[in-house]
Amino acid sequence: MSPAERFLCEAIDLARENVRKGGRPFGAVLVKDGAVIATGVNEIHTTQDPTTHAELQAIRAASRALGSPRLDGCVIYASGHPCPMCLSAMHLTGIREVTYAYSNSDGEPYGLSTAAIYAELAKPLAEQSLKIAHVPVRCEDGDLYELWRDAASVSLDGSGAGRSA
Ligand SMILES: Nc1ccnc(=O)[nH]1
Repeated sequence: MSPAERFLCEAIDLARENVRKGGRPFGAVLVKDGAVIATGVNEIHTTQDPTTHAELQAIRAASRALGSPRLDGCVIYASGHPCPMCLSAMHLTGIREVTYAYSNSDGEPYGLSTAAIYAELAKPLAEQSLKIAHVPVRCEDGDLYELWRDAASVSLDGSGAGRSA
């Protein structure tokens, strides 16, 4: 069994255990330099928080463990195809690689596919079902982003390092 297959089996084992505990069948393992540094399972059934997907929970745990919101060089092994929310979180943290075992097609008959969201996001914004409006209001007390830039300038090197979105 390849290292990737081993980590995927670990993610699937976590997902299986989560199902036994009343949760959804999703697990994730986060690996850095060949070692597992964090794991996660889908916790929506206990948290009532719709963002507690397995991959996000692993990212949260890894960020806590490393004391940083940057997870460059880390790889995620997920039991199921990551949803767009989790994929975005990977982009935000610098994770450049994810491998999954169960596809959206595998999940479709069970209501476990996020393919519909991917299809929606592939459309131009104006054609998506979620209404997104830009109202460029500027309130009093100065510009919000200038406030941030000026606050950033008090950091030691003035680079604003680590403050990217
Ligand atoms: N890939 C996933 C889809 C849905 N929920 C999860 O936790 N993970």
